[in-house]
Amino acid sequence: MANVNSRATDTSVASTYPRIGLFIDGEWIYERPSCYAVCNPSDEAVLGPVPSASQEDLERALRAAAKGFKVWRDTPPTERAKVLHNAIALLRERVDDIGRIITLEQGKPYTDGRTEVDRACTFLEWDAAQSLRTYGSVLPSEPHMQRMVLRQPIGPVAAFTPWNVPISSPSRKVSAALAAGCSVILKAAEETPGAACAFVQCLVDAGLPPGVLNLVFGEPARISSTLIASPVIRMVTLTGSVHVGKQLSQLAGAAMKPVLMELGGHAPVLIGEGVDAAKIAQQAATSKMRMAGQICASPSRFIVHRSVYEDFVSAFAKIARELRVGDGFEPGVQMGPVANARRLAAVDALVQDARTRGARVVAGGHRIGDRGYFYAPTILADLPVDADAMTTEPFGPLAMCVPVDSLDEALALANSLSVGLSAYAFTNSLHDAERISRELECGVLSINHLGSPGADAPFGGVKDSGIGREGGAESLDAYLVSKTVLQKTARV
Ligand SMILES: NC(=O)C1=CN([C@@H]2O[C@H](COP(=O)(O)OP(=O)(O)OC[C@H]3O[C@@H](n4cnc5c(N)ncnc54)[C@H](O)[C@@H]3O)[C@@H](O)[C@H]2O)C=CC1
Ligand SMILES: O=Cc1ccc(S(=O)(=O)O)cc1
Repeated sequence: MANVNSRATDTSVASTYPRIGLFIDGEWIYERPSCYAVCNPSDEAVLGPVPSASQEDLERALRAAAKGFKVWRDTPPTERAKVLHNAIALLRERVDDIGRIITLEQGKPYTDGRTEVDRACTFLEWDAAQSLRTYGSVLPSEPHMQRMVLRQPIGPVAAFTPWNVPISSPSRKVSAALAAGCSVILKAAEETPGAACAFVQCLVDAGLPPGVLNLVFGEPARISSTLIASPVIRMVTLTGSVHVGKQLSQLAGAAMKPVLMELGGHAPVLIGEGVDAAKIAQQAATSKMRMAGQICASPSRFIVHRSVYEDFVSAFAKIARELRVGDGFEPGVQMGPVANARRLAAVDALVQDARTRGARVVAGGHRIGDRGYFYAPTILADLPVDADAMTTEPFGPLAMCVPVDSLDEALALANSLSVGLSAYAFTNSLHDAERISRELECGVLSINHLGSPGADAPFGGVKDSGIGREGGAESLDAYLVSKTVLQKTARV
């Protein structure tokens, strides 16, 4: 059975937590009258205060970003790329410390925290290379006329990042913005500020000029409304919930600013007939419970052909029950806590709703212990399709299994929600794989595995899951604008 293991953590790893500051115009600011507390989700201990930005701080950050933009847009792309490469070297050098900060404030196993730092580096690496390829074009023209399209940085960016991936998401956005020549005001999650501070420090130590990257924390709604309304900000990007994504998109629309929104999902996993159900169950348990299910690409709705359904459900449940749950610093722990009491309550509410509607709870279904936000890896089977857990992104260690009799039925159920981010399918039929690729409404589809794209492929959603793409050949597109220049070359 899943259990919270003893708290015999390695104290040499889980040592002190850094001081959290705002970073504005090249200066760290630690003292502010209003502060938040950062908590360790594994034991609910307070790690330290987070200063909350005042209106004057936000105004200063805006002035700094405007000034920083002028400096950075005129910095040669090769110099910009060099700064990003320096930052990668520093992140790699500091991976032990940053991984420790991530586990302290977010709860994920220490190895996962370190892996996330590595992922952050891959975005910087990719975008540094892309910064050298922001090619414009020369259009065919008559004599004495030159027609060109220049690709220019859009301007200062307001970037909002979540607590579940506290360094890779800031890296995704900041690396692309900086590579394109933009300055940034980053509002990182108040729940996990330490990783964002460490990331900013690496870029500063790498040689980023003052004002180009600014970091703020505070009241999220006040910060977003102030920044988005300011004429300084020219583009808005968020990774977060659909609800907040719609709010920020409305603010941006009112101010005529483009958005890049990477929002929630509720990923379907279509499992066809004739597959090895036990083998897929093993992959499913590992992938589902990674980061305690708190990731937008997490496989959630297992839509399984009836012929392999019982084999799949029983294997999945058995593996889930055996997972080691506990403090992320404890060796061998496979799953940490959920992020906060809010998530614990939300996950439990989905389970209780499913229970009352007749679902089978084949693994978990309860909190573990009374200190720390641990929830048992939970597998629900035979839910009605309108159960809350089938329609609301669980963002927790919770998987739903339902049987179907045909691919038609599977596709209809998979496409029945307003979100469409990641999706997965297991099939030995080329015909079905082709149809699924064509008909499944999603931004990313993985067939016969549960992996997600890295820096070199576009990531993002359809429908309510977002607008635009991060990564891939188009990774800088959202941060660039085309300027058409029509130039007569005859003397005037
Ligand atoms: N796509 C993703 O990576 C994420 C998705 N979510 C989704 O959001 C749901 C709720 O998450 P919670 O943390 O409980 O709540 P939440 O949606 O209130 O907060 C999530 C984050 O958004 C920020 N935020 C909230 N309101 C904002 C505003 N008006 N302007 C700017 N930033 C704002 C907060 O600072 C926080 O870091 C989850 O169940 C999950 O479905 C949450 C985090 C990440
Ligand atoms: O949970 C959503 C999520 C997770 C990771 C990333 S990133 O690719 O590391 O930026 C984005 C969104």
